[in-house]
Amino acid sequence: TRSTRPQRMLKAVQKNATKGNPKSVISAIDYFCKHSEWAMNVGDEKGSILDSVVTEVNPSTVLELGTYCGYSTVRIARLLSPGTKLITLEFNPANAAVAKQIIAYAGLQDKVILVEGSSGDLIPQMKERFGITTFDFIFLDHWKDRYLPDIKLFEECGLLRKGSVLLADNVICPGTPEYLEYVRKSPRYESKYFPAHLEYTKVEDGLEKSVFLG
Ligand SMILES: COCc1ccccc1-c1cc(O)c2[nH]cnc(=O)c2c1
Ligand SMILES: [Mg+2]
Repeated sequence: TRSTRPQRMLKAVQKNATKGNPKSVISAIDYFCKHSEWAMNVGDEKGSILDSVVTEVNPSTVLELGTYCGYSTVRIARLLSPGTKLITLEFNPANAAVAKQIIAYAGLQDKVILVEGSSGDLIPQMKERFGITTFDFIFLDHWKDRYLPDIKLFEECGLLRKGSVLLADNVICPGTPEYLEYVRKSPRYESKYFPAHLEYTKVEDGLEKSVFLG
């Protein structure tokens, strides 16, 4: 049967990237998306902003919502201090299977805990399953309608501390208006918008960085 786009992306990584070299994996995926098939990775323009925020925060505890094929997982994991792991949640088993192989091809499997399931179910399990007290950095890149309920879940589960940084993709396209209103109006967050474009296109999009004030 016909392969899927994530499977074709994995093939492109195995063909064009160097095993154990995260930078070459990132480049191979970006090349595939620019010249073969568009795919919903955060991409190189927004990815550079993601890199700068991760580097600034230098987190010890990291959560990613929405693994997809592992592109942003690789971008984040390559920047983490030795011994630091990131937890990434993916709802779609087929995507998770591809992501696992792309993360391993980059040589970052020891820095990543990939969990299959829905964020709504898994967020309340973070403390008991992974011994997390609070997250230093959270990247929201899953389903736009889950951004607001999930940030409220983080608060209710006591997973945020003074200074926790949340970075949200796609706040313009596809758009998360209710989430934006919440973080920009709430006195408990200091929010900042980083303008960019929808991955591999000229369509406006951007990242919203929100710091929890406690
Ligand atoms: C399936 O829609 C793909 C699409 C189509 C048009 C515009 C934007 C998107 C898009 C872009 C992204 O970075 C995304 N990131 C995470 N979860 C998404 O659903 C998502 C969707
Ligand atoms: Mg996205």
